[in-house]
Amino acid sequence: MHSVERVPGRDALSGARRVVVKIGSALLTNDGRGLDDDAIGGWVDQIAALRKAGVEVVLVSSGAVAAGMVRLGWSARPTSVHELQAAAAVGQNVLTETYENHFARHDLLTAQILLTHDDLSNRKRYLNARSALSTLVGLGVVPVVNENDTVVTDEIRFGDNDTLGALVANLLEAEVLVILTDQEGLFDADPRHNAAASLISEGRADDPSLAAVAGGGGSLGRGGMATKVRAARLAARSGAVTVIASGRQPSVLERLVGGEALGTLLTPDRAPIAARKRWLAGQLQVRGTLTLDSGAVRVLRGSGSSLLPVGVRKAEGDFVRGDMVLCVDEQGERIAKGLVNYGADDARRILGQASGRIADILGYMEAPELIHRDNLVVLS
Ligand SMILES: Nc1ncnc2c1ncn2[C@@H]1O[C@H](COP(=O)(O)OP(=O)(O)O)[C@@H](O)[C@H]1O
Ligand SMILES: N[C@@H](CCC(=O)OP(=O)(O)O)C(=O)O
Repeated sequence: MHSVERVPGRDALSGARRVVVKIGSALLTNDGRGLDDDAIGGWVDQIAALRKAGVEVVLVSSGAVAAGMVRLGWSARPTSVHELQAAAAVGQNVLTETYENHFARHDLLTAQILLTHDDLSNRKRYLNARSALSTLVGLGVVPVVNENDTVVTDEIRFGDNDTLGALVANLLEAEVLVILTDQEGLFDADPRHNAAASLISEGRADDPSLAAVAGGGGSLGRGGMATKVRAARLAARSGAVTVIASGRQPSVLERLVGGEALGTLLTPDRAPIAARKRWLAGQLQVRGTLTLDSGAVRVLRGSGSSLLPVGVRKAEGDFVRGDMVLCVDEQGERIAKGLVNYGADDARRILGQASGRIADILGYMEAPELIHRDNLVVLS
């Protein structure tokens, strides 16, 4: 019997297995005077406590441009793209070093991951980023993610790290995205300009009225609340809840995971598995077709298993690893769609074979399955 998943609420925080924490520029920098080392040490202590409690944490940290400006002796934020990229390149080193030193106090390793839009929209790179990040967290390493500012151009920029945080939450199927900023959460008006503004403690991520109250950011940060609300909507696609909270609240992360109602909670309208499958089914172009034998059709439909090469008769199309392919039965009826682990040529070479033979045939093995069940949607 399939269990019915509940749509998550604040309880997702106390039961979380994997959490993405985003720390914004507004918090990380001392009024633009470089990184706030003490504050960073405090968040690292909290993340280390979560790791000790068995929660996997991926950090998305801004601050490269601000740190680079200080190291280069620049007092004003440059306006030219090349200078911003130069500042980010210098500052990213400072950022990495700062995190590494603080995590070392807890005997934790960090890894620097710089991502661009292409890395998450190109299917092959998406799967590669996903397996590298999952491997790192599985090894107990805390990945520190930022946008690869030095190589991005305006058209493909995330710009704000809120969006990047949400996409990382989708990528890793984190249950929770915590966005730490310089305000207690989302208010019904920008509290910097309206002293009477009050905190919204809970809402639905897709509620259009939230976008209306969320304004732009301060001079250091970029997106303001508007990008945070949008990030919550993106995170909800894979069923994650988002909390927007103040990074200045003492022990904010531990208190949130402990169940305390801090900040603004924005909830998805679907449970994680249903949300992810809907997202997979909806967004991708189909690049090829796999014809399954009757045994494979039965296990896909019956038990939601992964698709192994042994149950595939034919592979048509010119797809690469990470592309979406359609699975049909021998009569051509549509059975499932999913992200394929092998490109068309290699897939054709392993059809009908036991997974244990993949390495012998191809000289490498990416995965034992042709499509992993997490990346597969059975069509009804
Ligand atoms: N409705 C709102 N509630 C809270 N803050 C808001 C709202 N609208 C706009 N803001 C502004 O968003 C800022 C936080 O965003 P930003 O400066 O981009 O920070 P970060 O660098 O952490 O992403 C707040 O300082 C606040 O002035
Ligand atoms: N990638 C940039 C950060 C972008 C940024 O400031 O984002 P945000 O913290 O969301 O306002 C940097 O490291 O300077």
